[in-house]
Amino acid sequence: MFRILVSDAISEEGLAPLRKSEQIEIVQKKVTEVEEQLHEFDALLVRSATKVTEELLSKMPNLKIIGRAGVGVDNIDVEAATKRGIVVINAPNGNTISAAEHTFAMMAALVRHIPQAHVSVKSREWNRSAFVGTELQGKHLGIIGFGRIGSEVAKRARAFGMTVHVYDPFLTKERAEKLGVSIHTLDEVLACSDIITVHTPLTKETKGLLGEKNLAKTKKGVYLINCARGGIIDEQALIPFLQSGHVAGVALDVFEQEPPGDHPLFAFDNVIVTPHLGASTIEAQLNVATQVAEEILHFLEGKPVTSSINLPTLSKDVYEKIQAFYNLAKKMGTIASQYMNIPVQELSVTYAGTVADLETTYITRSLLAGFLRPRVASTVNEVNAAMIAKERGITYGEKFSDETYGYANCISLTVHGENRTFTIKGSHIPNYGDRIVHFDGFTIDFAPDGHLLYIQHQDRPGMIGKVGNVLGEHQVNIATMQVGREQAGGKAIMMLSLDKPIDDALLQKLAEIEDIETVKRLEVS
Ligand SMILES: NC(=O)C1=CN([C@@H]2O[C@H](COP(=O)(O)OP(=O)(O)OC[C@H]3O[C@@H](n4cnc5c(N)ncnc54)[C@H](O)[C@@H]3O)[C@@H](O)[C@H]2O)C=CC1
Ligand SMILES: O=C(O)C(=O)COP(=O)(O)O
Repeated sequence: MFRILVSDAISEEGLAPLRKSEQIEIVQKKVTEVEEQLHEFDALLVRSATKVTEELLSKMPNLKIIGRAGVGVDNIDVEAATKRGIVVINAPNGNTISAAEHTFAMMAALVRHIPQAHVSVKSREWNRSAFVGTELQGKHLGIIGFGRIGSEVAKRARAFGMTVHVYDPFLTKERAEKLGVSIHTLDEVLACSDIITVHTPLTKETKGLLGEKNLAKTKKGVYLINCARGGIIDEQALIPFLQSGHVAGVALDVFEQEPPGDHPLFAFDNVIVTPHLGASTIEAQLNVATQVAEEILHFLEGKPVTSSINLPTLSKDVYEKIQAFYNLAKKMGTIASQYMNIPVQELSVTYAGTVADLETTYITRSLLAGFLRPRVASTVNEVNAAMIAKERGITYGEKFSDETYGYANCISLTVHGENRTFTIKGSHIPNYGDRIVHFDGFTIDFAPDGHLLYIQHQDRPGMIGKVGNVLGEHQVNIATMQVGREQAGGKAIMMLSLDKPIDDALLQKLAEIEDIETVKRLEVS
C-alpha cells in the first residue's frame, strides 16, 4: 500500500485518479493531526500552508515523494528532501493564468481604489471625489521576474495599452521581443515604472529585492504589487515610503508571515490586501491537483516525473529512449563500486554511439546512484546521488566519443582510486540485453545481472575445472561463465554467474587455488 498524506486543501476532483488506484490510501489531515503516523507515509501532498521542514522530514523516514500542488516550493526544504533521496515535484503551470489575472485585478483595484470605495459605500457614504484614480492606459509597467506569470501579466498589460519594462537576468532578447516587452536593468525598471509588479520565486537573491535602497530608486508616486512571495518586497522598508507618499499604494497577496496577523501595513488605507488568493480559483486548483496526481501515479509506476525540482526533468518519450541505458549504467556503477572497494576520487563516464545523443545527465545520475549504493548506508538514488558524491569528495564527469568498439552504443566508466584505475565498458543490445564488453583491461562479454563471481588468474590448463569443482562441492551451481585473457599463458579472467550468492569462507577457498590471483563477489540486484 502506498500511503499519501494530503495536508493542505487540494481539489478533490483533481485527486480522483489517485483514489481509483487500489494500491493507494489517501489520508487528508494536517501534519499535527497525524503526528503518530507520520512514519507510515510514502508521499506528502501540500500547498503553501504546510511547512515541510527538515524536522518534519526526519519524522517521515518512508517518504519518497513530495508533491506541491502549485508553483512555489519555498515552504519545502528541498535540500533536506534531496539529501534524503525524496523527489520533490510541483505543478508549474496549472495556476499561471489565475495568478496573472489576480495580479491584474489587484492592479486595477489599486489604481482605482476599489477596495476602499467598496468599504465606503457599504458604510453608507457616497464620496466620489475621495476615490479619483488613474488610468492604466499609457502607464509604464515594470515587471521583475519574467517567467510564466510575469509574461502573462505582460500580455494583459499590453492589451490595456501599457508599456512594459522587464527585469529578469535569465530572459533572452528573442523572448522579450516576441512578447513585445523591453529588457532593462533593475535600476532602469525601478526608475521608469509607474507600477511595479514582482514575479520571481523567493530565493536568497530575491528576498528583500525591493528593500530600502531599491525603493528609493523608484519614481515618486509609484504603485507596487506583490502577488509572488512575501518578502520579495520588504514589508518593514515600505512603511517610511508610504508615510512620505513616495509610494502611492501597495497591493499584497502574499506576506512574509502567513497569516500576517495584526500587520503594521494594515494601518495604511492605500495598502490593499488579499489572503494569498492568486491560485485560488476552481480552474487553477483542478489543474494543479490533476498535475500532481498524475505525477504521483507516474512515480508509482516507475515512470519519469516531468516536473521534478530535484531531478533532471524528462518527458515520457525521452525516458523510454534512455531507460535501457539508465538500467545498464546503474548496474555498471554497482559492479565498479564493489570491484574497486577502496576510496575513490573520480568517476569519468564516456558515452559513444546512439546513447551519446540522449539525455545523459540522467543516465550518469543513475550510474552514480548505482556506484554509491554499495558504499552508503542511507537511501541513495538519482535524487541525492550528486549531493552524496560531493559530500564524499567524489567528482564525476561526462565525455562523449565516437569509439563504440563495434557496438551501436557504448558506455565506459573509469574509476580513479588511490594508486589504481579501473575501466568497465557496457553496451545495451536491443532484444538481447545489457552486456559488459570490457572489464579492467580484458575484452569479455557477460550480462551484468545477479550473483557474479570474478576471478583473475594465470592462464593455465585446468583452471575452469578447479573452480567448478570447488563450487560444485559447495552446491553452488554455475549459470554462465565467460572468460577473457591478455595472451595465451598470461593473465586471464573468468566471470561466472551463480545461482546463489557465496559466502566469505567459499570466497577464501577459491582464492587459495593455485594460480588464482583475485576473487571478487559482485552482486547486482
Ligand atoms: N500568489 C499566488 O497564489 C501565486 C504565487 N506564485 C508565485 O509566483 C512566482 C512566479 O511564478 P512563475 O512565473 O510560475 O515562475 P517562473 O519560474 O516561471 O518565473 C520566475 C521568473 O523569475 C526570474 N527570476 C529568478 N530570479 C530572479 C531575480 N533575482 N531577479 C529577477 N528575476 C528573477 C526567473 O528567471 C523566471 O523567469 C513564484 O514565486 C510563485 O511562487 C505562483 C502562483 C500563485
Ligand atoms: O503556487 C504558488 O506558488 C502559490 O503561491 C499558490 O499557493 P497556494 O497553493 O494557493 O497555497
